[in-house]
Amino acid sequence: MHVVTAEEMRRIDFDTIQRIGIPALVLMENAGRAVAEEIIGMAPQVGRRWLILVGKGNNGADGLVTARHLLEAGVEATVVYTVDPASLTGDAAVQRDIAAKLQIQAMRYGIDTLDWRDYDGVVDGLLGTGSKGAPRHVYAKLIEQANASGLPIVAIDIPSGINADTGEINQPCIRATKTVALAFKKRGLLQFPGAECAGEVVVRPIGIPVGLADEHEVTTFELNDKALERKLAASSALRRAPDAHKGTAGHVLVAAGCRAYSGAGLLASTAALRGGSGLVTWAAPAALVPTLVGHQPELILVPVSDNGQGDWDGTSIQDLLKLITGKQALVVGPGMGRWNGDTEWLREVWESTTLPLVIDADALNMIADAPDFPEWRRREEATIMTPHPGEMARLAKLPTKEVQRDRIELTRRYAAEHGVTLVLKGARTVCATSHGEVYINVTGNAGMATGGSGDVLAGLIGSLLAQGCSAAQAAALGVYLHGAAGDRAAAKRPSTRSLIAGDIVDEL
Ligand SMILES: NC(=O)C1=CN([C@@H]2O[C@H](COP(=O)(O)OP(=O)(O)OC[C@H]3O[C@@H](n4cnc5c(N)ncnc54)[C@H](O)[C@@H]3O)[C@@H](O)[C@H]2O)[C@H](O)CC1
Ligand SMILES: [K+]
Repeated sequence: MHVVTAEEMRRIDFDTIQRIGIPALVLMENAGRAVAEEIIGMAPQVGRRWLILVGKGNNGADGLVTARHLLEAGVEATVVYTVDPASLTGDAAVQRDIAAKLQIQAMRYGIDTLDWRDYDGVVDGLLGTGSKGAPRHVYAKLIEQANASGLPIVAIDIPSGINADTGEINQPCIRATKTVALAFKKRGLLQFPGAECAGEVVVRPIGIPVGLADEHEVTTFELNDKALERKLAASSALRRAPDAHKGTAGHVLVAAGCRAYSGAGLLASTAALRGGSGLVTWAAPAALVPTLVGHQPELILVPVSDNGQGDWDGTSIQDLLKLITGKQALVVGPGMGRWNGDTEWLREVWESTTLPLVIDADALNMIADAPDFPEWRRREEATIMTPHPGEMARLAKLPTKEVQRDRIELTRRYAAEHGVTLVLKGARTVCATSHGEVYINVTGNAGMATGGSGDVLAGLIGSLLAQGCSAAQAAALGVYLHGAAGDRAAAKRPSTRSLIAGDIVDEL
């Protein structure tokens, strides 16, 4: 489940070839056979006439190996060279010579006539992890024609045109039906917009002894990024350590909601119940409480003295801090609104409690407005911040599109700098721990971009903290379960558009 950058992949390849001694041609043979096997599985539905687009590097060489294995399986394979085959070097030249000896049908793009109607499917062996910037001339034209052909495209390693590390798209970019990721998923396959060009992503081993070298691989290569898939979410790495239970089912305190946004508090608190906490106390401005009674009888509703308007403005912080006794986690922010002095108010909460803390929504904006946030006490206790891209832009003082450009590195940097666990929401939510581990979520759908969805996540994460999860476990598991619940809710509807946050709570 590790997710790697192009550079990490090159280091692993190099170590496998140079230190362990598995020749590159062996890895390449395994790569090409794996891609061929995926295509052979598709051939009955798609058809048996495949066009293999071959670039000048090892991605293209993989394509030549794929062609050979397809032909052995009785699938027609025709090679299209983007460059003069004579110019190929190294392992690509070796594969070229083998293909020539086997008289594999080959043509030169731009010189021979290529009629896409003669084929059922396309293999993208143009650009892999060696790609830099936008596909140039011949590659660009070939990518545009392949996309326009309407034929299913199987991309080798990554769709040509995406940035393997950030998921940025350099137009034109192959829109793949399926991407066969070699050995590990590349980061760009898990971050939009690259993720939407990848189609179905399958990881195929190519002979790199990952399993055997697990300890070695993590230590030597400092591989810190993992895809949050079912296997990982269910694994011991994210299951609560048995002794963490301490026999408590956990009691969460939620400080949330104001007259304008009382629903946010209800969603966050109810999600905390659904997340498995035994008890959930929702602290809300006093004037609001009478209107909230009975909505969710399982909740403990506690008024915090306010200005009589049902807002947090003028509430007594002592009232809130008194409630902390006997709780195992505190969620602050959903639907709280803003008021004069709110940043100082939050700093006092942040510094005076040692409870595991979830900071969401308006509480994040309070931090974004704090002139001296780096001077706040560096909390050793679990502290999880859950911004959406807009809130992250304010926190990091960057334009939102800059936040989205390289979500993984930005999240990792901010988390390490401030000693917090950071959850950057959005398609493929990124969780980074304060010591540099990153989890990229693969559950969830566009229907979850709906009011209150973030409140549900904050309550759920608080609930997991209260039940003994570490910050990393609570953030990663919370994000995974939140998205999985959203997927279950979406599956029950004709379209994701009608999804509302309460549906996610119901599916938890
Ligand atoms: N041992 C290994 O490393 C293995 C690698 N595998 C496959 O190899 C590719 C990576 O191959 P590499 O030769 O490094 O580069 P590419 O084939 O991805 O790049 C092609 C080539 O094209 C030129 N180029 C780069 N950017 C552009 C651009 N924007 N437009 C046009 N041309 C461009 C540049 O000269 C490159 O050299 C990896 O993805 C795997 O598919 C094996 O699978 C396993 C062993
Ligand atoms: K490719």
